[in-house]
Amino acid sequence: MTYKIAVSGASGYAGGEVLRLLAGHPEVEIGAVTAHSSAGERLGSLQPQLIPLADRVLTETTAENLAGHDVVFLALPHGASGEIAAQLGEDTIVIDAAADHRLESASAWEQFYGSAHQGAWPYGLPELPGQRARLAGARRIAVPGCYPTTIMLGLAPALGSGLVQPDDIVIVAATGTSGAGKALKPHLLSAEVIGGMSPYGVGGVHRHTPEIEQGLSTAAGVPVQISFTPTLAPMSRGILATSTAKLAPGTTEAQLRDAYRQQYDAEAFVHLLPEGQWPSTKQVIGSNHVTMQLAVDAHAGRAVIVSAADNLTKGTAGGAVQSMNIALGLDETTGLNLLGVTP
Ligand SMILES: NC(=O)C1=CN([C@@H]2O[C@H](COP(=O)(O)OP(=O)(O)OC[C@H]3O[C@@H](n4cnc5c(N)ncnc54)[C@H](OP(=O)(O)O)[C@@H]3O)[C@@H](O)[C@H]2O)C=CC1
Ligand SMILES: CC(=O)N[C@@H](CCC(=O)OP(=O)(O)O)C(=O)O
Repeated sequence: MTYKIAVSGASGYAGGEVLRLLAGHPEVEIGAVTAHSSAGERLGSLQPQLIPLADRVLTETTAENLAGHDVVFLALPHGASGEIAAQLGEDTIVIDAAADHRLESASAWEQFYGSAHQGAWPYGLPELPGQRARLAGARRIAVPGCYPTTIMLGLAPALGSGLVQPDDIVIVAATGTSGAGKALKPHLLSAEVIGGMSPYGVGGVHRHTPEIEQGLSTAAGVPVQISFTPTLAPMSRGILATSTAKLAPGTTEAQLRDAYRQQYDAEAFVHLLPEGQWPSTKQVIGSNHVTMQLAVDAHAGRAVIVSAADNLTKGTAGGAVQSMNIALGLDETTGLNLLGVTP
């Protein structure tokens, strides 16, 4: 069977990446490609890498244009995404890359997003304990944020096994600038970004904080509290997250490694690297893979976990396609058999 897919936000970074992956997916046919200010333009003029789709014309993002598809991917700013999602029928699977339906807590949503909570959908991170079963047959899927994907996968086994303490976790992560989307922003001009690194969202205010705590609390079975500091790196794609957590008394590195192997050995896309080998964004760029490595810092009594992912692939579009595959009952890896682009 071939599934008919619509992609809204097709002029943006996330929508473009969804289309790049779907162009190589054997079970789908691409239907409507929709946008906002660029409706009416050729897709190829905005996404020149999408060569086989270059002559498609972008249409307005309306419920009418998105009707009649088996699956609709939404890659729009949050708010706009929730609005159009509410108009789509249950006959269509909706996979939303925006944040609108990620958080279960209405108060956390209101605090970090400042608008009315729309409710939570099944969360598209199958490698987190319990999530894969919720995605099978799902009609609505909330795609995780790119930092949450990279960070939660890095910390979940340590927390789930009780080998680190849930209330002393510090995360510093660097991201490429595509994480901020295509719209012009002064702090992302090349003169500001090239040749330097800078923090942003400092002091526990980044909106991914409650999302990371939500997923990790489920993994740990107890409330998890984090301190998260994002930084901007002079690269277009990629996230490198360094997470450290206070070790539970007596924890050894061998025990930690066992916990990671147990959770990830059977996973196609999540990898604890061989000892001595460390993650780098270049290993994963353009792929749906997440790589990680850990060490015990005996001096500080902390576990140190470094994880890497491509914010646009596993961090958005690849994770979204993986979740679609699960929802449709396809092999989870279909269309995602891509390795990192390096050097
Ligand atoms: N970039 C990333 O790494 C990640 C992004 N996401 C999420 O994915 C979504 C898209 O992000 P990204 O692709 O980076 O953003 P971009 O700014 O690159 O693209 C935004 C897209 O949304 C369209 N759009 C803008 N405003 C509206 C509106 N009011 N109504 C309908 N469509 C609109 C734009 O159309 P046009 O250009 O025609 O105006 C464009 O196609 C966001 O919710 C983002 O948070 C999630 C994880 C990671
Ligand atoms: C560089 C940069 O600005 N990155 C974005 C990451 C966006 C993302 O993952 O997406 P959601 O907005 O869908 O949660 C940020 O920090 O907000």
